[in-house]
Amino acid sequence: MNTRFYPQFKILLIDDEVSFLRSMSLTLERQGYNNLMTCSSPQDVKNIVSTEQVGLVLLDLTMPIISGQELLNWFTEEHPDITVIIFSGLNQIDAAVDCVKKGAFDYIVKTADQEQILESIKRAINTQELSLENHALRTQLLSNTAQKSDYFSSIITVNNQMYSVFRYLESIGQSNQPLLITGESGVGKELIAQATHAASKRSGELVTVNVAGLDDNIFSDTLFGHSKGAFTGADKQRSGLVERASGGTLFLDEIGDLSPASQIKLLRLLQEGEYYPIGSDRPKRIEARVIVATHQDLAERQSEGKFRKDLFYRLRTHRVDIPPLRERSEDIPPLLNHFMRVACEEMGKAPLKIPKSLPSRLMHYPFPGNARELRALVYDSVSQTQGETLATTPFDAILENVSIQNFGEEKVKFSENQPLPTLNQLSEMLVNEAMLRADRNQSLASQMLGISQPALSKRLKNMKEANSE
Ligand SMILES: Nc1ncnc2c1ncn2[C@@H]1O[C@H](COP(=O)(O)OP(=O)(O)OP(=O)(O)O)[C@@H](O)[C@H]1O
Repeated sequence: MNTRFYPQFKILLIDDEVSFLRSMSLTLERQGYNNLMTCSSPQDVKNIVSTEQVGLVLLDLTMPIISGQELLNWFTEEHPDITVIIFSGLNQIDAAVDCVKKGAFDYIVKTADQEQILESIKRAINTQELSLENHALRTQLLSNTAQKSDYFSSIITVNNQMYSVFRYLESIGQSNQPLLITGESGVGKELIAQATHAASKRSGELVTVNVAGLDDNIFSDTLFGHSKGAFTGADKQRSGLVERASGGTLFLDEIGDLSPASQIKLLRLLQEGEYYPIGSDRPKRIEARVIVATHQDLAERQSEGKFRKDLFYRLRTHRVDIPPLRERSEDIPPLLNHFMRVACEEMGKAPLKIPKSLPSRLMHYPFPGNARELRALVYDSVSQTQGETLATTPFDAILENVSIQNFGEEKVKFSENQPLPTLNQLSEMLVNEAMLRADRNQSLASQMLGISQPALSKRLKNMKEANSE
């Protein structure tokens, strides 16, 4: 079995008291922190830091030869990117204030209760993770490489905004923080989740759960599992999908529809990193990265009181919004080609020719169902095609109404201070605009105008005659 180390960086425990190092290591390991290193000779610290990727230091204040104070000074000057928590046997306010002023993250008395100690360590790990991610993000964005890496090769796009999304996702790929993916239905959120899982380089599985419509009991049972006898019919213990995703990614789709009771459980899972299988009073630790997606506006759901504010804020740390296809219409031709090839392969046909005017015609269609709608249309037309060229019947059916639809949605406004154009003038303006958009292709322009091609040709002739008079 693969052992996954958590956190990604080393936690270095420094104390001359070996018994304290041992008991602290045990406590941390029990909490799931297994990327640990101990050091009982302060003179070795500099050597360790130069060879290991240390992110958090738990430092004893009173030690012989080199004091904790001295080491703290060295860390803040030489390694300000490493988070340091001071441990001390003495509860001295002055010393605590002094250490925090010098840059320590926290000052903890060794005899403090365990919960307080663990809480501080958890906060420090969180802060360190975010600062590492910010650093990676900055480097990635500044490198400004517009290509997409192999992780995103299944996502067809030529759009710059999508490339920025990939760069962002790659930089936070190995983060343990949750990721929120938003965007209209069919824009490719699930594909993005799959690519992000690949970019995380986690060896575990990507486990997908659609949480829409799951009542709270089913949600808990599906995710957390149950112990034997937890409820009628639970005749044996069953682990949940959180466990199955260990070392990998748990992808919760349609998170905007999660029931209020399940929202509380998800928040606890993300905040505490723990969950209880149904019927068990022994918490388990989540060892998966969580990705959630929704086509809903979570900010709006939150302001309507349908989505918990604390959960919303917890999920927002890392987020990407995938633009709808109509806002990146340059992606329509390559997607058309891609879906045609995949469909042909699946249906055992040789790749088909795409009619020349089809891509540009489709670029005028708003695609309310986004890439999923385009995919379905292409599959439909590939299955209808008899010859070598892709049949356009399924496309013609949706494109027929394009001009009428757009006209109905957008309000045409005229300035109040100017006289209205006459119907003849308006129709002339429309014809000119359609010919411009269609690159003077009459059959395309006639479709935009909702008239036949001979009717358009006649109008154009009349307009020419009228204008030459
Ligand atoms: N850029 C793309 N490249 C290739 N295929 C894509 C792309 N975008 C979407 N698809 C395909 O379109 C279909 C819908 O994508 P997906 O299921 O990822 O959308 P979604 O945003 O998760 O939708 P929903 O909100 O309804 O769950 C899938 O078959 C997917 O493979």
